[in-house]
Amino acid sequence: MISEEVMQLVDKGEMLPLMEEFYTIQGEGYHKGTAAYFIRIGGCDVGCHWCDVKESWNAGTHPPTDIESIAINAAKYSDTIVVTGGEPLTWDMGPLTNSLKAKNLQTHIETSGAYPLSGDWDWICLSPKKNKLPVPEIYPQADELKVIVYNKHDFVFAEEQVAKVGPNCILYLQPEWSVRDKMVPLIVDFVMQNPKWKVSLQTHKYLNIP
Ligand SMILES: C[S@@+](CC[C@H](N)C(=O)[O-])C[C@H]1O[C@@H](n2cnc3c(N)ncnc32)[C@H](O)[C@@H]1O
Ligand SMILES: Nc1nc2[nH]cc(C(=O)O)c2c(=O)[nH]1
Ligand code: SF4
Ligand SMILES: [Mg+2]
Repeated sequence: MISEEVMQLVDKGEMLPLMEEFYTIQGEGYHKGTAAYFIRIGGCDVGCHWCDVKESWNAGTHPPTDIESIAINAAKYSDTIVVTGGEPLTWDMGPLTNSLKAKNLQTHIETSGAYPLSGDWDWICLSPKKNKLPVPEIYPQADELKVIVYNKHDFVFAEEQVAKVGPNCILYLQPEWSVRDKMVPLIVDFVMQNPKWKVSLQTHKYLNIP
């Protein structure tokens, strides 16, 4: 049983349901290849059928954890912290990012944008999902747009999404892992025809690292 007091701290973002944390190499998108410490926060109701971390969805299975201790620990490993999930914007990210910034750490987020933006971010990776679209005000804040390609319609979806981001946003198409052999050739053709897009691969899965 989680006490009323802990629930209130989670509501305020002073405690967060921590699923796991690990020091690794950012595998995806603009910062791929860069060492970073990952903080994976539980809780997501977006429901992507191909999600590669479904164990994250139920916040109740991940212990509410004090954000200051998360930040103190993260600072031991890296200057660059990637907050992911689950859907981190389920929660108020203000206290966690304030604590990370107070330690001079770079704050990056991986988000579907399904909930309003909270927190102070140096890099926002927006990965929109058809079943729960991003809130409109998040699009101009995105530093990179990373659309997952599971089928051909996702190219249409990707072009719809690009109309909403800012002019400097970097555009990525990333194959859904289970269909990568089928979709990679289509992504390669699409990017050559539409060179404003770039290819992103989940390079950590090829490297067999977390
Ligand atoms: C697990 S999600 C967590 C953050 C947030 N909920 C989101 O979806 O952006 C982290 C990143 O992995 C991507 N992703 C999840 N499952 C994937 C899969 N099976 N293949 C390729 N990318 C995937 C997501 O689109 C997102 O960019
Ligand atoms: N190495 C590595 N890079 C990643 N980039 C985004 C990830 C995520 O799950 O959010 C991820 C991840 O889980 N591992
Ligand atoms: S939004 Fe992210 S964490 Fe949630 S189901 Fe989709 S990929 Fe998984
Ligand atoms: Mg991942």
